[in-house]
Amino acid sequence: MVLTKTADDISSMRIRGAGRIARTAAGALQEYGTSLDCDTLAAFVREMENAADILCGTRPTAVSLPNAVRFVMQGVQGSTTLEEAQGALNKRAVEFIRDSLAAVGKIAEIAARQIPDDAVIMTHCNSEAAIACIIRAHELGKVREVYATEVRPRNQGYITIQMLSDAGIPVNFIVDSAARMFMPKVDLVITGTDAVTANGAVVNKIGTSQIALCAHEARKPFIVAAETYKFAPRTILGERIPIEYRPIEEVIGSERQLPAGVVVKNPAFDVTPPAYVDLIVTEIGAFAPSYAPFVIRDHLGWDTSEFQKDYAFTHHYGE
Ligand SMILES: O=P(O)(O)OC[C@H]1O[C@H](OP(=O)(O)O)[C@H](O)[C@@H]1O
Repeated sequence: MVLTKTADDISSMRIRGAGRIARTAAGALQEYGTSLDCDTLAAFVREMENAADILCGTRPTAVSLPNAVRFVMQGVQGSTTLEEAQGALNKRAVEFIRDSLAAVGKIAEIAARQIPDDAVIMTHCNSEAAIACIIRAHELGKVREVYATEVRPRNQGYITIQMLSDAGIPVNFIVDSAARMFMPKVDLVITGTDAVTANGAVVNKIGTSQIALCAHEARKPFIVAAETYKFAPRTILGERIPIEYRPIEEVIGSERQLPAGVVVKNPAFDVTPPAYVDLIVTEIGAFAPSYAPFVIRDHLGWDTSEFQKDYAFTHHYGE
């Protein structure tokens, strides 16, 4: 069944990257809804809510996932007939996917303006938004070279260097622990994000906060490329973004042995405090992290009454 397969692809990281996960979830909801043979609106909504729960349960950290699901499901839940719900599902899924792709292009355009001539850029993990910014700056003739980290344990750095190399950008590939050593050679750091909290903290691939700390120490700008659906509304209430811990086999591999009793920890993400973030570039503009609550209220449209609703654990789809 397509839904179970998509859920499995996301949790196993065959489909990964916060934006891609969000678009895939929107597309999967649409496909699943089209395949349903329900006689009543209530049955359709129930099936769709169940599907939404399955998708939202795949990976806990990237808020793009529940934000995308919420956007699509609002059309389903707000309909008064079955036909209206089916139409709204299709319309909203298509709209989300289209706007998500367009947002990456806009972010790249805005961020490229922030990048100085002859820039040496460091990036971490594999973010389509961050890479789009670097490639756009390269098209404008502004990029000298990039330092791309390996990104243990899943090694997404290899995907990044392939994408940058394919675009004709000179790349230095370094292990994660070499970031501080090379920071003096770098003009700025740019990464993506899985979630931006209401106070402007950036949740991104494990190791990001160390790189931001090094950038801060070396007085190098730390820029985050973030579509607005990466902002986490419910953090305004003080809710925390859960950090995903992944299987320990990702870290130790099968060829390594550890003494009995050793605890292996494999957090996939960390939190960079707003004090270490210079600029967040979104499709609606570039701003300081302190502007995050206004994005949530004014752009994502979460007003105070929405926050006060008594949400059940499931079916709220918004962080
Ligand atoms: O949405 P885009 O910019 O592509 O990626 C944003 C972030 O999503 C990724 O998470 P993972 O590799 O799925 O764990 C990385 O942490 C990356 O920085």
